[in-house]
Amino acid sequence: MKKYIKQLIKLINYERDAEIELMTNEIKNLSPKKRESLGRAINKVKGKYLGKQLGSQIVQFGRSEKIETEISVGDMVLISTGYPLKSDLTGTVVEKGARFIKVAFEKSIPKWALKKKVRIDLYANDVTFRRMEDNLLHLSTKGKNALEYTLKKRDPKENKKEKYIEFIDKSLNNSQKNAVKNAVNTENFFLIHGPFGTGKTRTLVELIQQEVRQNNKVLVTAESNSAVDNILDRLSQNKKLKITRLGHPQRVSKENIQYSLAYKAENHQLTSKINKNYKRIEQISETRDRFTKPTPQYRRGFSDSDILFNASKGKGGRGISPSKMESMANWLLENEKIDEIHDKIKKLENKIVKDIINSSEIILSTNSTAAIEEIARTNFDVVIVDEASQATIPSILIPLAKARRFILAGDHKQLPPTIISEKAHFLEKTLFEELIKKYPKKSSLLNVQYRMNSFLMKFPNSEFYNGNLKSDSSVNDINLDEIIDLKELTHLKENDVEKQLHNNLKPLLFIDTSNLKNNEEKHLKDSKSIINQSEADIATSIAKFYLETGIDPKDIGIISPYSDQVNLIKDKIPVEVKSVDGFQGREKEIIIISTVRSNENGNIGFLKDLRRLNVAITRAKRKLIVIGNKNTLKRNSTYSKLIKFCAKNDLLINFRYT
Ligand SMILES: Nc1ncnc2c1ncn2[C@@H]1O[C@H](COP(=O)(O)OP(=O)(O)OP(=O)(O)O)[C@@H](O)[C@H]1O
Repeated sequence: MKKYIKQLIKLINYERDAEIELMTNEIKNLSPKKRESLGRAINKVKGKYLGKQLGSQIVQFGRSEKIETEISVGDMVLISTGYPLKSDLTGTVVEKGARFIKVAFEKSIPKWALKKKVRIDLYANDVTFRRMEDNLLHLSTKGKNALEYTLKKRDPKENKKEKYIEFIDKSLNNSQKNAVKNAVNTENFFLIHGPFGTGKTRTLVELIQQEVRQNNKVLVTAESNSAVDNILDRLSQNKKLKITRLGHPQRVSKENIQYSLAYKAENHQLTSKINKNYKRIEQISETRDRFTKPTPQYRRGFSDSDILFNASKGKGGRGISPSKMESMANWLLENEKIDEIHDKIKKLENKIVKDIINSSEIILSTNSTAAIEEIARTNFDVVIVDEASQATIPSILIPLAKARRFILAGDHKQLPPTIISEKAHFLEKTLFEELIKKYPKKSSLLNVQYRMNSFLMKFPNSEFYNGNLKSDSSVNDINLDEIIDLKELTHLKENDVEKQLHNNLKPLLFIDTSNLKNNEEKHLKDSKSIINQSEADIATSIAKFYLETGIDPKDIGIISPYSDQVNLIKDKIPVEVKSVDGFQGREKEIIIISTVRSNENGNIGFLKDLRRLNVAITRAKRKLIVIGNKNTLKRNSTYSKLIKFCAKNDLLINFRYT
């Protein structure tokens, strides 16, 4: 166990180094313009100080040119003029508009940041790594237990007796109810396996409330802030619950700010007392500053007690006059009063935090923030973790170290956490996956999906979920007719590709590009990523067709596993274009996938990770279009099955330019 923990610490250090190296190299090697086009920098903005908000200083950076960026609310950014790596001014993004971005700072803001030509860069965050390492170094018995289950060094005991549960959300389906029942009754841990669109969040919201009914204090976490807010959005509909959301108030969504610890603290009854004390400090400071501050230059080696002693005797010394000595002593006495008030303030602040945490039934935070001092000594009866299949073991151990019982929700058939370092790939293994493989009986599958047309579910269901999923009647037959302007289609002929793009009997289409002459994969200079121009053109023209038929751009998504291909398509069409990771946990009415790979030897690179395929093909609700070179992809058995499935159902289009 000790060895295992040591190994984990080594791996997080590799990953931290890799993340920082990647960022520094990019800043060094790419022009500011290029980095902006990748969405990781914003150039030539002007800063304007807006004032204080929840303890942070807010600056708005803006310009007349539109800002299009991947940098989003909650991200840490580096502010600079000229060369970013020389600056150490970092802040957190609070708000994003079309032509501005607001950033919150913890420390005072230098004048240069409020001028023109400021540059903002997305920044790697070191705090998370430090928290993981610290937690591992001092792992609690509870955390060790979780690891022992994972390593099969300890077996979970069977449950004793069943608790009676009256469901709050009456419309939960049976598999959801089952999951809640099993989770509430577990003495140690339970796993909720929730594939795409199966109501994981809804199930967790019921579970959390049931735990509260059992008088349990609940810690709820997820890897991302958006998942935490998603749960909070739904939990907060029950006004009786006492909820506190931890985390930097700037990272909490606006609607949920009232639940944040910082907001609650600011509005706590004792806060007025603190403010009075600060006023008192101001007054005393004024008095104090009328006296001489005993700086090294004035005190000439005398200690504080020497100064006080000499002054009490009316003496000077070492060339200091008696009156100067007395003035320094007065300064010290006044300053002591200030220190005492500061101590008082600290105690009051601690009392406020303790008060808020103790009176909360539910504490919500990200895995990383669960490490903060404010809940270090809180006793939780249970911890519930969402997105558990996207958290590394060092990360999930932060919340798991806080309660004996734990419930994890996730889907190990979708993408694991992203790890950059070649040497740290082991971190992709998640606790959720290890446990569900070792203790399948300690898991429940949510088996009804509410996202997609039942035909679209067929292939992923049989390939990744042993055919155990069903689709709910509300989505069984959903199709494009409800969102498309049918008038725009009347001129189309039966054999037109466009006709197929609408055909409701064909929710899935595979567009084969193997017969296209110029269809080839290519590396851009100095890039490991790949592009495929023909596929980019096809994806763009399909998206254009849908836009012309009146479909809202928000309802269309283009996915490509390769970042250069994403960038190539992004500039051409006003719909969301992202990598597979960028779409995990999300959905669109129509999804177009560009698989990119096109080569003779069947090399499909990281498409081989079938979890990537699963995520990509399960985002669409009504129509899914996969563009790819059949001959390259079919060398892989699963892709080959997908192509055969399409061929069998007459969904394969052999694409040629007309
Ligand atoms: N029992 C149910 N009855 C009706 N609709 C449901 C039920 N459970 C979930 N849904 C609907 O299914 C959709 C997905 O639910 P939810 O957001 O809870 O799922 P999720 O599993 O967290 O999603 P994801 O796939 O992104 O992880 C929502 O629109 C939700 O209202």
